[in-house]
Amino acid sequence: MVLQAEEGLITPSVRALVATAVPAERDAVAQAFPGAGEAIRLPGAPEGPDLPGVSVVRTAAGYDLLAAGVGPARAAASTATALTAAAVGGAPYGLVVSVGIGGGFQPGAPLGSLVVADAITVADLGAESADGFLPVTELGFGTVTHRSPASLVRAVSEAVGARVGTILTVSTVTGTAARAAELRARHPRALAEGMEGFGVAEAAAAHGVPVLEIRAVSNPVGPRDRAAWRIGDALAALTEGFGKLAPALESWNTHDQ
Ligand SMILES: O=C(O)c1cccc(C(=O)CC[C@H]2O[C@@H](n3cnc4c(=O)[nH]cnc43)[C@H](O)[C@@H]2O)c1
Repeated sequence: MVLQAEEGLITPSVRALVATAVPAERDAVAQAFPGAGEAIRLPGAPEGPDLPGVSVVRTAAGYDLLAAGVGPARAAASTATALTAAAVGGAPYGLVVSVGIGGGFQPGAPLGSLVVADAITVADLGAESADGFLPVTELGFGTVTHRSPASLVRAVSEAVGARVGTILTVSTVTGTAARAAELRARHPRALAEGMEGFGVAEAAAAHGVPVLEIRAVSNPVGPRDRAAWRIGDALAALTEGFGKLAPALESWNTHDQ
């Protein structure tokens, strides 16, 4: 089965794939749109209820919502599968949006606030050395940062009232003040961290599709403190933000990039 554009839907000017990590985040985004979404299974997906990346939920507004899984590798695999299915089906996506809750660097990104990335940077892909961390680019490989179209970042951040900065992707959630300080020193523009953005961006780049990352801050980046999590507030911020974001996406002109 391939992903095809459906008749009878309101088609946004940009056909967007919205990739969250978990179903709770996907459902928070879906609540911004009227009506129930239609679940469409991706080709080759293994059997099983609610496995990450097996299906997209197509909203009545025409956005495809994918619970892609936790972590950069699973998120990249799921996003690439959805992008390929859509391209083979003759209705390729024009934009990928990585969305989820995340840690916020304080005081720049308070709990419950939204952050839009102008740079999506992987923080821990590289090598250790006696002189400190070496990003993979200094080893002669790949990339560590994907950038989003400036016009899109501007339009979306203004529409939803989000702060703009670097969002880091990590494979290990920061849990100490020392690690938070190290990340802040290496990435002074970082406002938030999550675990999927860079993976989603790598998949989008492989398909030549622009990418955007949005995080709602559920916890501070720093010493581990489960009592400080505000997941409900962050999910509510995603719903509210997406309600305002859809018109900005629809008016975004790819020629402004
Ligand atoms: O057990 C912990 O200490 C802990 C702290 C924060 C988050 C977690 C998770 O397992 C959630 C991972 C999930 O949520 C995103 N997320 C949320 N907060 C953060 C964070 O501070 N740093 C990185 N990722 C975060 C992440 O994108 C995952 O999808 C556990």
